[in-house]
Amino acid sequence: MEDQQQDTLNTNHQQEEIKEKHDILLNTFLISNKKFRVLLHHGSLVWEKENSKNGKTTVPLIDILAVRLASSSNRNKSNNISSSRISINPSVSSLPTSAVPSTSSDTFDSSKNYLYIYYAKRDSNCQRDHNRWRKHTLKLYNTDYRIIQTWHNTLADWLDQQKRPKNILMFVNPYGGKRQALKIFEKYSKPLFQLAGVEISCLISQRGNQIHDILQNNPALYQYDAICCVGGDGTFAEVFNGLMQRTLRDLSLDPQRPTYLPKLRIPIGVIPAGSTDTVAYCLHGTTDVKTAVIHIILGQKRGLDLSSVCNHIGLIRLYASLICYGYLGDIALDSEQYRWMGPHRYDYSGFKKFIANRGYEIELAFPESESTKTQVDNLKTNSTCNIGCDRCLNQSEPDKCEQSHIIDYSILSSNLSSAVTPGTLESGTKDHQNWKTVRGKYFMVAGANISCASSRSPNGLAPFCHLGDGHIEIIVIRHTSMFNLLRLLIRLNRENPQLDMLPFVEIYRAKKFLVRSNKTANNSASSSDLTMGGSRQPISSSLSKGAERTSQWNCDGELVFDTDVLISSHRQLVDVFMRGSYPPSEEKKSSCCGLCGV
Ligand SMILES: Nc1ncnc2c1ncn2[C@@H]1O[C@H](COP(=O)(O)OP(=O)(O)OP(=O)(O)O)[C@@H](O)[C@H]1O
Repeated sequence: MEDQQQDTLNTNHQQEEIKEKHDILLNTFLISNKKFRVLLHHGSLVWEKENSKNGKTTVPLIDILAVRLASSSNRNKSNNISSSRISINPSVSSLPTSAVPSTSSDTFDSSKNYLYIYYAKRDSNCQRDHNRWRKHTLKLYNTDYRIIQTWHNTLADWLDQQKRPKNILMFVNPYGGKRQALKIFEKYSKPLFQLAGVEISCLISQRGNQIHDILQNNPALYQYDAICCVGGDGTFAEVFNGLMQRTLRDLSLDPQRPTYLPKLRIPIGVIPAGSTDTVAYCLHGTTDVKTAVIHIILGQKRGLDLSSVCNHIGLIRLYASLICYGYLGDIALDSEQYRWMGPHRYDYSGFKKFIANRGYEIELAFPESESTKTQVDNLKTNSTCNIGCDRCLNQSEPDKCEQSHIIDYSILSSNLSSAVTPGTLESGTKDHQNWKTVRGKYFMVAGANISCASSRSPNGLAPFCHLGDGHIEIIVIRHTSMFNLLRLLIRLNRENPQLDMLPFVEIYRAKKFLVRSNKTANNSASSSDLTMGGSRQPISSSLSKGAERTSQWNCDGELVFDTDVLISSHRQLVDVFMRGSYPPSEEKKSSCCGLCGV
């Protein structure tokens, strides 16, 4: 939070400096053989046709990706596109090391005095995807080379002063999604990073959990400005879980049973290449690859909540999108054997597990004060989490942010069922709050850390869940008639599921909640095997017959068999590169044909 505040202050300060120093840089240039007045003013670049009041274009300097001189590619370091380094660790994988040729729009006319300004702009008029960002090029010509150089130096100096990531450790998961991650990196990500002069050290994972292991042992980790991954939600989860283990160790905190979770020191970027890409969609409002890359290059960050899953022994793992027990947990286990089907494996397993679901006996408890249904109703009026979200950016409560990083294991030893009067949990816990208990036979219980929106379900399972407000939305679906469950299934497959409209669905908000399955004792998997410090359980290696008798937690695509767990949200535990999604505009002015998604 402090870093974010500092970043904002720095950006404001730098924009002020630009205002003072260059208030005003104004010259006439030729753009496509027409005379334009170009102005650098108040942190923005503005150009308009001479003798015309129409057609003025404004680009904030914070959206400039790169600036290059055409006439002397050796005069300035930022001219040299091929200086970008793509270094490969041969012990892990190999990538073609040749520099990627620049795209046609990057081609210089080196005989003339041209200045190329590359900037990012959102395609707000694109009906198909209004959150999509694209690179654009402004090519300025002036006969006086000194003018070109002054503009170049001013913009290049400004870019140099920005706190943007210049040295990134990139993990590529070639296994997830449609197995296109390498192609996505080569074709769409690398050229943009090279254009912006970002150095990338790229590692291709060769097995599950390798990224987690590398992050724990890499001695040069802190030399990087950012860690990025090309993959799905599971790959992102490996990155932040690995980073957390590393941070705990570096701070001499107990990695098995930490009493608090420190904020991760290195920001993370997510380039979508998985099956669902929920996290990328929630950050940017799209799973468009170039948009994700552009936001990494522009370097704007926001704090993202992470939720911890703990048992009585310690911390099992952290998750960023969703944890669920019952129906979606069953699908996670079953669908892994059909990975060859791609995303359709979820439909197939979903149908199987829907028919087989007989309900699971579960008890849930959460602090009453912060978990009323009314709060969820109120939250709806506060709307969804978009760009500049007040709820997440609320800077007035930094202490609460820190407080939420504490894990109170003593809550786990409180007896949920026997020594407790129905409806409340004994006030033996350290936070001295009244806890509400819910128990019964459930089709599914889920804890959403974010809205879980995706291109398939643009509003998500928990549309009013925020990225950085330190709350989890608990979705409780009672086991009911087949007819009702069919209604649920239809809604789950809708663009806007609106689960709260169903009478057998309850939604609560809380900072933490406690879960116990009555059949925990029957479960064949030992909880002590599953702590973060010990072996974690990727789905593929944990198919177990015994697990059919109960369900299991699907935690960001990883299985957790322990059902006696405490789940807590930790506010803005990690910074991620993002600006947030834009709500759909009321009026669609454009004539976009919807086919422009390239
Ligand atoms: N080379 C590899 N071989 C096998 N598994 C890998 C490899 N690299 C990473 N993994 C594992 O692949 C799993 C799936 O990756 P990921 O979650 O990114 O894709 P996905 O499941 O298709 O996408 P999503 O989670 O968005 O639905 C992760 O749990 C990760 O640990």
